[in-house]
Amino acid sequence: MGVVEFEDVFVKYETYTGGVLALRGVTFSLGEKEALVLMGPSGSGKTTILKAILGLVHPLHGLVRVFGMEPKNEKQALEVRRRAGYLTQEGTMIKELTVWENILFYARGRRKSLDEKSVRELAERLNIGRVLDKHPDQLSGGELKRAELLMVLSDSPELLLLDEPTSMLDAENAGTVVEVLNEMKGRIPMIITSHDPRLVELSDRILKIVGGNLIEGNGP
Ligand SMILES: Nc1ncnc2c1ncn2[C@@H]1O[C@H](COP(=O)(O)OP(=O)(O)OP(=O)(O)O)[C@@H](O)[C@H]1O
Repeated sequence: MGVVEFEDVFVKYETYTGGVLALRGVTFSLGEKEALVLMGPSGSGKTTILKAILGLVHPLHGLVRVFGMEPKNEKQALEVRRRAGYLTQEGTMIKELTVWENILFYARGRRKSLDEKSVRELAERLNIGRVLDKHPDQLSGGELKRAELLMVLSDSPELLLLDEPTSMLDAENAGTVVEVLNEMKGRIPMIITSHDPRLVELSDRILKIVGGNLIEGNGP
């Protein structure tokens, strides 16, 4: 059984003009130690797959299973969200708190503990040690991206869902992010949406999605 399993999943967003079918029969599974890169044009359904894993959107048809649970059940979705780390494109930090306070708040809210020393070491490695006491809106786009990633990695997630982890980053900082993820590969299953060739190279498998259809590489 995979950590994540999709069976013939359809997801529809309701809109004033009738709705958008964002996933059209998506089937795949993610193995326990697997790193998967999800590629596809803008609007093809990549983020929707991550949201369906977390129970933030629910299938119109088909089955999503994560850690053996079904995120269409709200209680199970909360447990999936607690155990998975999700890096969003837009960021989730609270602007009234510093980056460090956000990291503590995030772990506490998820009833997780964190090893302060190793989080600070990872911050240095990601080249954001000096911004931990700043507020998120005082950071550059690239610093904020790395701070969000640090937060997501800080409380030992059992599954990583990373939406464009190297976008907004210069080559050097993107290189460090790839290095850090490469070290986690094989220990934490991960799904990364990206077209970054270095992340593609890191991955065990690539899934391509076009217009809500997986067109290559489905199945374990
Ligand atoms: N909340 C929403 N309401 C209505 N339509 C939505 C909503 N969220 C996404 N969509 C539509 O669903 C489709 C899939 O969107 P999704 O965000 O999954 O694409 P994506 O592949 O992640 O795109 P990008 O690479 O630009 O982030 C798109 O047509 C998008 O416009």
